[in-house]
Amino acid sequence: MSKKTFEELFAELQQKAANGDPATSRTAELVQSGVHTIGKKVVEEAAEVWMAAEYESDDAAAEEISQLLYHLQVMMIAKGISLDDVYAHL
Ligand SMILES: N=c1c2ncn([C@@H]3O[C@H](COP(=O)(O)OP(=O)(O)OP(=O)(O)O)[C@@H](O)[C@H]3O)c2ncn1[C@@H]1O[C@H](COP(=O)(O)O)[C@@H](O)[C@H]1O
Repeated sequence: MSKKTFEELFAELQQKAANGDPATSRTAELVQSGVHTIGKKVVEEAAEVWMAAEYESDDAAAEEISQLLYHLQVMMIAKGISLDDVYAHL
């Protein structure tokens, strides 16, 4: 299992969005597709978090939560929203 922090993933995804090949990087592909496509993935993953939390194991829920966090970060990058922009509201 790979381990990285929220901040480390965000830095990696910024690099992928800037320099990644959409043919090999899911992040570059999603950012190129745009906010509408990313938004649909955010909603899909949010629903999967809910279903897993209610009906599946904690490990399955954690995996779905990681996928939601990934797609939220991709949305932030597509919109040019920084971690500090979000942290300012926490
Ligand atoms: N953490 C993630 C991550 N979480 C989720 N996903 C993507 O989200 C998908 C999970 O959603 P689904 O189960 O809905 O998959 P799916 O139905 O096949 O997706 P669709 O193509 O149908 O939209 C995975 O198949 C990945 O494509 C991720 N893709 C990449 N990362 C990390 O992001 C970094 C950069 O990745 P690349 O941009 O691909 O190089 C690496 O560290 C990766 O580990």
